[in-house]
Amino acid sequence: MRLKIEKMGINGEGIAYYQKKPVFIEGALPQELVEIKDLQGYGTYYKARIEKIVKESRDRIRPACAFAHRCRACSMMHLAYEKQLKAKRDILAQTLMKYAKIEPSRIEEIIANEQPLHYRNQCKLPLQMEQGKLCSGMYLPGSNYFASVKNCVIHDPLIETVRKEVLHILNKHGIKAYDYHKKSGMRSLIIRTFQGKCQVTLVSGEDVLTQELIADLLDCEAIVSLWQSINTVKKSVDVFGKKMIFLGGAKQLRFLFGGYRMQINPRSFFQLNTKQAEVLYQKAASLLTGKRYGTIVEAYSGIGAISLFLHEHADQVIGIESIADAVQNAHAIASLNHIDNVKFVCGDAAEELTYLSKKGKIDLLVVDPPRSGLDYAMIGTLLQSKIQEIIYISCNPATLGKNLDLLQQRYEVKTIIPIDLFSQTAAIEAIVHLKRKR
Ligand SMILES: C[S@@+](CC[C@H](N)C(=O)[O-])C[C@H]1O[C@@H](n2cnc3c(N)ncnc32)[C@H](O)[C@@H]1O
Repeated sequence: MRLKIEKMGINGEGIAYYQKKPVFIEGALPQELVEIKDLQGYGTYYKARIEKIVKESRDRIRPACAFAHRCRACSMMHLAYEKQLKAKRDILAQTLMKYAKIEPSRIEEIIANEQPLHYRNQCKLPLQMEQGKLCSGMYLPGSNYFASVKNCVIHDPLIETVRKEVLHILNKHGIKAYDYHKKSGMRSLIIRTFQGKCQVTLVSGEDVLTQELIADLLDCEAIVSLWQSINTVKKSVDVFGKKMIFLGGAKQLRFLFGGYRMQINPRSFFQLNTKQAEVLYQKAASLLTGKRYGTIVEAYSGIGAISLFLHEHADQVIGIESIADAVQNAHAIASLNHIDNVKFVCGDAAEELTYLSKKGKIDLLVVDPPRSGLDYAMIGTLLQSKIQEIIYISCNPATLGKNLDLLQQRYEVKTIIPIDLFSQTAAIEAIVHLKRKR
C-alpha cells in the first residue's frame, strides 16, 4: 500500500492517514510518498515501516552516520538541519496549541545549534557480548534488542576515543557482559567529558575489579576520574546503582563553564550539550526584567548552573535538588567561585517549595524539571503561591503543554523560546516566561 506523508510526529516520524486513523512511519518525511509494510493497528492509530520511498522529499539528506538506520536514536538525521529546526518549532507549536490553546504565532524563532554534530558531552551505553567480545551499543527504541554501534557522530570525539580504549582494556582483562543470574559482569559504560578530560563510570554487578584493570584504565591520558557503580536491580530505570565506588584519579571532574569553575560527580545531572547549555542559561537570564529580585528559587537545580547565571540579579538564590551528590557539587561550586548569596537544599522540589513559599516571599521561580514535567503537587503549590514570575525550562513539549494549561489559571504566558540542544534527534528544549495575572 502507498501512503502520502502529511506531517511530522512528536518523535520525528512521518504521519500518514489510513481509514481516518494516523499511521506513524519511522524515517518518512512530510510530502513523501511511501510504500509501507508491517502495518499494525493499536486502537486509535497504526504503525508501519517503509518498504520503499516512491517519491522523496527535497529536504531528505544522506544521514551523517553510517549506523543511523541501525541504532535509530537520531530520528531526524535524514532531514536537512535547517528543516529540522523548522520541524521542531512546528512540533512545539502544535503541542502547545493542542494542550494549552497557545497560538503558534506566540512562539519565537528557534535558536539553532552551531555544532549539530559531535556536541554530546556524555554517553551512557549498555554493554553486551558480540562474537565473544564485550562491546557497547544501544537498545533499539521501545525494545530490548541490543545493536552494537561502532561509532557515534553525536558524541564529542573524545568520548569515542575513550570508549574504544576502555572496551579494549576491559576485553584484555577478560571482562564479560552482565549476567543477571550471577549478578556479575559489566552492564553499562558511562563517559562524561569536558575540555579534554573524562570521568568514566563502569556500571557492573557485584564484581571486585582488579588493581591491574584499574591501573590500565587510569593510564589512559584523558581519564582523570574513575568510578564503579554496582547495579543488580533487574529492570532498573536508573543506569546507576545505589552503591558508588571511587576507583581513582579525582573524585570530581573539573571544568570551566560560562566563566565559572565547575565540578561534578558521576550521578549529578548536567545538560548534554555544553555550548548550547550556556546559550540556554544566558537566554533565560536575559528574560529578567532588570529590576533586582529579593529571592530567586531554582527548583530542580542539578549542580546549580542556572543559579550561578542569575545570582547577580538577586539578594539570594535558593536551589532545590533531589540528588545529594549534585547538591554537594553545587555548594562546592559556589564556594570555588566565591559566591555567597546562593544556597542549595536537598529534597523534593514541590515539598521544599511549599515550605519556602510559606516561610518568605519568592520573587522569581526557575523550574527545569525532568521529562515528566511538574507534578500535581508542584502545580498546586504554584497556583496557591504568591510567586509573581516563573521561568520554566522544558525538555518535553507534551508535559510542558499540559503544565501550561493548568498554570494559565493564574499565570500569563509572556514569552516562549525554543532552542535546539539535541540536533539530529526530535528532542526540543524551550524557555517559557510566565507572569502572575492581576
Ligand atoms: C533537567 S535537570 C535540570 C538540572 C539543572 N537545572 C541544569 O540545567 O543543569 C532536572 C534535575 O531535577 C532533579 N530532580 C528530579 N526530580 C526531582 C524532584 N522531585 N525534586 C527535586 N529535584 C528533582 C534531577 O536530579 C535533575 O538534576
